Formats: sequence, structure tokens, C-alpha cells
Amino acid sequence: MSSAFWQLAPTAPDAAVAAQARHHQTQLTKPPGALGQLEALAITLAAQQGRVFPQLQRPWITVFAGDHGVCEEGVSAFPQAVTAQMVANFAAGGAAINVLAQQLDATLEVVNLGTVAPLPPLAGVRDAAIMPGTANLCRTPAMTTAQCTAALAEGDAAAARAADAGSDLFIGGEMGIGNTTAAAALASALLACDPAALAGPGTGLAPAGVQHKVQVLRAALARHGTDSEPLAALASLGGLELAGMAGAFIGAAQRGIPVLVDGFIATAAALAACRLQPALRPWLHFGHRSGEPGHSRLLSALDASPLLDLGLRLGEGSGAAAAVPLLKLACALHRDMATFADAGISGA
Ligand SMILES: Cc1cc2ncn([C@H]3O[C@H](COP(=O)(O)O)[C@@H](O)[C@H]3O)c2cc1C
Ligand SMILES: O=C(O)c1cccnc1
Repeated sequence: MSSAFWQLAPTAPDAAVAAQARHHQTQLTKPPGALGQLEALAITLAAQQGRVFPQLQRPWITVFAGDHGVCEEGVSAFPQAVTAQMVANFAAGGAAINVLAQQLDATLEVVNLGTVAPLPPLAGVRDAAIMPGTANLCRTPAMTTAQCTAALAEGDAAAARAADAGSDLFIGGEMGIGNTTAAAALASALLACDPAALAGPGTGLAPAGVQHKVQVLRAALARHGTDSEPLAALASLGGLELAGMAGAFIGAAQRGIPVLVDGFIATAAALAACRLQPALRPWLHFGHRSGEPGHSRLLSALDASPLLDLGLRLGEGSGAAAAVPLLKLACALHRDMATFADAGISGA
């Protein structure tokens, strides 16, 4: 049997380029380390992009959409129809991620992996529907292995389009009513933790609603059992857009494109992707700490320090997009500052 695409380990970011970039930072007209995380960002981007002077001119955003059968348990403050309605809003340019992408000069595409409500052909939306939403993960596996593998492959295809366009950064976003439940279920299985640590209000559940969500999640985990094998967990407890993001993150890294991870849901996908392919981890940056309370637990499981902490809790890739200006600034400082020698300034 031929091996699956995610089993191919991405090449490690280039350590020799990192050393050169680190040395260049010591030459710049500032006390060593005075630009803090912006220095580390430039060095890491250099190693990932394989050039001492990294660039951030062509960010790419793919938003994966999919519905969730678990919505029938009453786990979201919003009706399931909103997923397809928001896909139409993406096509019309009216969502938060449209505005952010426009401001950043980023390419934005939407991949529909399967909504319950049928969608007409829409500009900027790829119809890649695998099934009309997942099954109810509380009662039955969300997807078959084949459906999950197909969603992973759609993610890889998005990464291939990003690479063909010469993208220098990949952001994966998501839209799927109920997906904070799927993300919490998936991460609970992978981290072997009680879902109470990961369940939160999502789109705005009241405390009683969050308690009910915990009960639904415990039932899902009891059904699934203790199998933390990542493909099994992703298929059984995840969702189409979670698998799409996981495949895209691995595919981007395999093509030498750094990944900027968004909030709670994207981080759950990144956790699954790192379990599928551990060599992915050095390709990941984390845009922000979401207002969704379980995000901190996921970030620490990945040993990740997010760039921003603004209380965003939207998804769509928005928290990652909000951090792109910092990456651009890190690259510009690294490239454009004078060195001590250039400026005739004495070193320490
Ligand atoms: C209008 C609207 C736009 C959104 N954009 C992203 N989400 C976010 O909220 C959903 C997850 O929350 P829950 O699990 O509570 O349903 C996902 O679709 C996520 O992308 C939205 C939600 C709504 C209502
Ligand atoms: O952090 C996220 O990704 C998030 C949080 C709440 C709702 N939707 C997305």
C-alpha cells in the first residue's frame, strides 16, 4: 500500500540559515535582544523560508467550511444553517476574514467540504463537498476513515495551490457551526483529558449550555473509547474542516511554507496534524490566544507562545490574520535596519 501524504516528513527549517540570520541580528543598531520576539520571528521565518532575509508579501488564507451533526444535541448558540449562510457571506466579501485579507493583500479562498444546506456555485468558493455535514459524533463516528482522508487531501490540495501562487505564509481558517464541540472532543481524546478542561461558550453559550456541552462531550469520548491514534480520533471526533486544516498545515510545511495557526479550532487541528506528522511542529507560528477558554490548554500542549492576546474568539483565520502585520514588521526590521558598521556606531 502506498503511504499517505502526511507520512512524508517536512524537511526541518534550515539551521544554517537560522545561524546566519541570528548573526545578522547581532549586527543591527540596537542592544542585543532588544526587539524581543520580533527578532526570534525573523530568524525562524528565515530558517523556514530558507533565506537569510525572509519575506512576507504573499500571505495565503484558505477557509474550510463544514457542518457538524453534533449540532442536533444543542451545543451551539447559533443554528446550523449559519455555516452555509456564512459561506455566502465570504463569497460576498462581508465577513471579518474578508476585511482582514483585503487589508493584508492576502489571497483568500473558501473550500466547502460539506454543509447541510446546499450551496449554489459562488465566486471564490471551491465546492469540494465530501458529505452534507458530519454525523453526530456524540452517537456515532463523525466521519469514516475514507471521508476523513478525503478532507485531509483537500487540505493538501489547498497547500499546493498556495505553493503554486508563490505564497510565503499559510493561514487556515474554518467555518462550521458546532465546531468548538468537535475541536474539544478531538483534543480531549488526543490529550487524554476531561472535556470540561476544553469546553467553552463558543458562539456564546450561557454557563448551563457549557455544562450540557461537557455532558455531550463526555458521551462522545465514552463512545469513542481511549483510542488516541490521530487518524482515528480525527475521523471519529473531528470534522471536515478540522481535517482540511490538518492536511493543509502538513502540506504547507512539506512545501516549505510557514504556517500561522489561528485560534481554538485551528489549534486543535494543528495538534492532530502534529500527532499525524511530528516534523510539522517547527513550521508553526501561533497568531493569538483565543478568548475560548480551552485554547490555553491546547497551546501549552504544543509548547506554543501566541503572538497576540486580544480576546478574539471568532475563528475564520481572523486571529492569525491579525498577527500578520507583526510578521511583516519582523521581516522589515531584519532587512532594513542599519548595522553598527553601516552607521558607524560603537558596539557594547
Ligand atoms: C455569524 C457567525 C460567524 C462566524 N465565523 C466564525 N464563527 C465561529 O463560530 C463557530 C463555532 O462556534 P460554536 O461551536 O459555538 O458553533 C464556527 O463556525 C467558528 O468558525 C462564526 C459563528 C457565527 C455565528
Ligand atoms: O478560537 C476560535 O477559533 C473560536 C472560538 C469561538 C468560536 N469560534 C472560533
